[in-house]
Amino acid sequence: MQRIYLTGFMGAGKTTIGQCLAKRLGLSMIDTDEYIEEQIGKTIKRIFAEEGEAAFRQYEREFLRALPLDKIIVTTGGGIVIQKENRDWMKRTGTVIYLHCEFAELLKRLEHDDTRPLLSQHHRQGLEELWQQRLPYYQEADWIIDTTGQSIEQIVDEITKMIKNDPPWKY
Ligand SMILES: Nc1ncnc2c1ncn2[C@@H]1O[C@H](COP(=O)(O)OP(=O)(O)OP(=O)(O)O)[C@@H](O)[C@H]1O
Ligand SMILES: O=C(O)C1=C[C@@H](O)[C@@H](O)[C@H](O)C1
Ligand SMILES: [Mg+2]
Repeated sequence: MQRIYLTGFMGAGKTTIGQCLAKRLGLSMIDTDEYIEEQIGKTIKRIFAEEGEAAFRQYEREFLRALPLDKIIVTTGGGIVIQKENRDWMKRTGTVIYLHCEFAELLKRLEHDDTRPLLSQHHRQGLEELWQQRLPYYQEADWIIDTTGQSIEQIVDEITKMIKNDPPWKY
């Protein structure tokens, strides 16, 4: 399979960048968070509240493997990398691009968000610890893009160039 997976912490821009990239390259895009919400028929917020985080992680593992289509852009949930099976699966089935962003800027981007349960569960320090803990997992990616201080347009340009120079598939 020849997918492009976008990974990164909450607010890294995976969903936003993935949508622009898909349009630019004429590819389909699937967001794992949205796919889980559709399949289960509940928002992520409700899944966390009613079934707990462990149930959500189980869905994440299951649906990552069940995604339809091969040559697609897959934008992932911020915590998909915490399960080793998911990191291995993504590497085996595509190219993994990590969208890095400094923590202070992530917080600014998410200031007014109330859809991400982990944001309300953690204070600043706890969230920063979570970000630190996950960094080594994100850094296992094939490509790393630093999005700090970059506009969405600039990031999409950079990734498009990388893909055109070294396509994960033969055009
Ligand atoms: N480079 C950027 N510059 C400014 N704002 C950005 C940038 N990237 C993303 N944002 C903004 O940050 C917010 C979160 O972006 P987005 O939903 O794409 O993040 P995500 O990585 O998909 O997060 P999650 O893991 O929670 O799904 C959005 O309001 C988006 O417009
Ligand atoms: O960072 C995380 O663990 C999460 C990020 C979101 O994309 C959602 O997958 C959910 O809110 C959990
Ligand atoms: Mg997202």
